[in-house]
Amino acid sequence: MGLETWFMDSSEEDQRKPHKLTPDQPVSLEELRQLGVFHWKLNADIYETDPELEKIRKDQGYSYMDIISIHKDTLPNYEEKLKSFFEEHLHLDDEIRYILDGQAYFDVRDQEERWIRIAMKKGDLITLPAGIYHRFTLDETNYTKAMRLFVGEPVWKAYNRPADDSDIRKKYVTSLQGC
Ligand SMILES: CSCCC(=O)/C(O)=C/O
Ligand SMILES: [Fe+2]
Repeated sequence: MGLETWFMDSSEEDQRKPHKLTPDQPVSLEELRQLGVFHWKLNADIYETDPELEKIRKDQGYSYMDIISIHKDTLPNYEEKLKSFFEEHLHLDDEIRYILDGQAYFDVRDQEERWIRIAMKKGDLITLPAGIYHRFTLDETNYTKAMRLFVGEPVWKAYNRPADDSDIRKKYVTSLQGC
C-alpha cells in the first residue's frame, strides 16, 4: 500500500491517534509535492546494502546518516524528546527520515494552515523542506526506528513557531507562490 496521508481533525485527543476527519479526507502525493515534501518507498530489510538507497544518497548529497530508535526503553530523555518533536517547528535544512522499523506520524502544515498527517511505515523515506512547519509523533504502537540523513554535518536545531520572520521561512513561503 502507498503512503497514507490525510487532513487532520482539530481534536485535542491523544496525539498518537490517527485524527482523521469524518468522512476521511485523503491528501495526494501530488499535493505533498506542491508543499515540497517528497517520498520514496524502499526495502528497509536491506538498508545496509540497498543500491536504491545508495543512489538516492549520492544523487541528493546525503553524506551523513545515523539511526535513532524511538521507544521509552531506548531513547534517552524519551518523554522530553517526544514533547519537543511534537511542538510545531521548522529547521534551516531539509528533514530527511527513513523508517527502518515500526511506524510514526509526521504532520505538515499546508498553505491554508491545515495539518496534513503522513503515516510513515517501514520502508518510507520522506524529505520535508527547510522552512516548512511540521511536527512528529509516535502512533499508538509507541515505537519506530528511523535513519536520519543530512547533507553535510547535521544541524538538529528546531525553531518553534512563530518563526515567520526567519529568512528560511520567508524563502519557503516564497517557493510556494505560483504552485
Ligand atoms: C524520526 S526522527 C525524530 C523527529 C525529528 O527529528 C524531528 O525533527 C521532527 O520534526
Ligand atoms: Fe523537525
